[in-house]
Amino acid sequence: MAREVANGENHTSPKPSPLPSPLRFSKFFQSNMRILVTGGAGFIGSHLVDKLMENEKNEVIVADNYFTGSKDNLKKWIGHPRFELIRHDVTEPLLVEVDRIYHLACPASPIFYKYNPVKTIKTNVIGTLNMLGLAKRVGARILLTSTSEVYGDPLVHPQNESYWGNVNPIGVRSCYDEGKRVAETLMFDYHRQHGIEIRVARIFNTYGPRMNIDDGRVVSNFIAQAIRDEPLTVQAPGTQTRSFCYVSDMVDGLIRLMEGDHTGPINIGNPGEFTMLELAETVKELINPNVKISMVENTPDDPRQRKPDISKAKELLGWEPKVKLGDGLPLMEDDFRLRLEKPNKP
Ligand SMILES: NC(=O)c1ccc[n+]([C@@H]2O[C@H](COP(=O)([O-])OP(=O)(O)OC[C@H]3O[C@@H](n4cnc5c(N)ncnc54)[C@H](O)[C@@H]3O)[C@@H](O)[C@H]2O)c1
Ligand SMILES: O=c1ccn([C@@H]2O[C@H](COP(=O)(O)OP(=O)(O)O[C@H]3OC[C@@H](O)[C@H](O)[C@H]3O)[C@@H](O)[C@H]2O)c(=O)[nH]1
Repeated sequence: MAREVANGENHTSPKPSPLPSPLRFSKFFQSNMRILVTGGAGFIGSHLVDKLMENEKNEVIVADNYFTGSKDNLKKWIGHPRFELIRHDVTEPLLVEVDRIYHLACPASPIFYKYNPVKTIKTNVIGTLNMLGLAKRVGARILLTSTSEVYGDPLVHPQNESYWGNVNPIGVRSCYDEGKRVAETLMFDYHRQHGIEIRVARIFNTYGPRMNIDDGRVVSNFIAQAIRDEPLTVQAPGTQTRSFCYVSDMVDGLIRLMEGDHTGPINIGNPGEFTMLELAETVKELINPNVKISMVENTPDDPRQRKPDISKAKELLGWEPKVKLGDGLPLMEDDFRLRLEKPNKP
């Protein structure tokens, strides 16, 4: 018989959820919460691990193939008794006993996800299937980090979760945005068909310390360029917009979603919207007033506008971002200066 999920969202699941480990029901509950973070050696994943490790009742397992992530991002936890790091590609099955799965594994920067598009699709589809299979076997709750890219080049602005998007199915970005759309479909099919407890976050552009210096995304590019005194490369026309969320706000939103009662999808992002020219001017003003801004060619299918409607996150998770762009950029500058060994402003 169909049953409504607790949050009253319009999804029905025909089966009861698979049972979690008997330890969760033991009278003298002593076991820690075991949490798997796929992609935990990456930018958002490593900040999430830091936050989860602050709680002494959590044991964290990271599975990562190090395509865009690095052990360096986790070095403070390596050797910690509540932490384990596994070199693992999520396109292969993984057998671990866990209670929660944060499924982040997937290259996120356009230059990296376009580098091997077939692998990107496999990561999104087979990787998500494998993690759902694991969730089913061990009765874990699973959260997918989906993306604002599921809205494609949006015709509705700002984007709310009921918008179905405007996505090119055969373009150079499709491996990522269509891949994430299939991953969302799989999450809801496993929920309806097998009763898996799911959470789907639609993440909007996120920035902060630990982004790869050569990541290729706009904020990391502009900050590295400003520090190196190289022209800021605004891709034409420069009037396209994005909304930038600081990573600590993002991690807070993801944990609230995981531990709350709502499946989502829920937008998590900062609604402050900037054109890429405005972002370049802001970076110039804050980091290097002498740096030049140059207009360069863009790539196909670049979304022209993006801004999250976060009413659902506010109402259902009690979440909204706290860090403004003008406060977040200098925190990222400090980290980039250290790694680029350029400690002083010009
Ligand atoms: N940062 C953003 O602005 C943003 C926006 C929307 C969605 N997201 C999503 O959040 C997640 C994390 O993004 P990020 O910015 O930290 O990116 P990132 O590239 O820094 O991290 C991704 C991590 O996944 C790992 N990985 C990639 N393919 C893998 C595979 N097949 N098996 C195992 N590990 C694999 C990488 O090595 C890396 O450590 C991704 O799922 C991304 O799609 C990020
Ligand atoms: O040097 C640059 C890089 C990028 N850009 C522009 O900046 C905007 C943002 O580009 P990014 O590469 O940072 O990221 P995008 O918004 O295109 O994609 C991101 O969206 C959300 C996530 O899922 C992913 O992290 C990524 O796909 C684009 O309009 C791009 O044309 C520049 O103007 N200059």
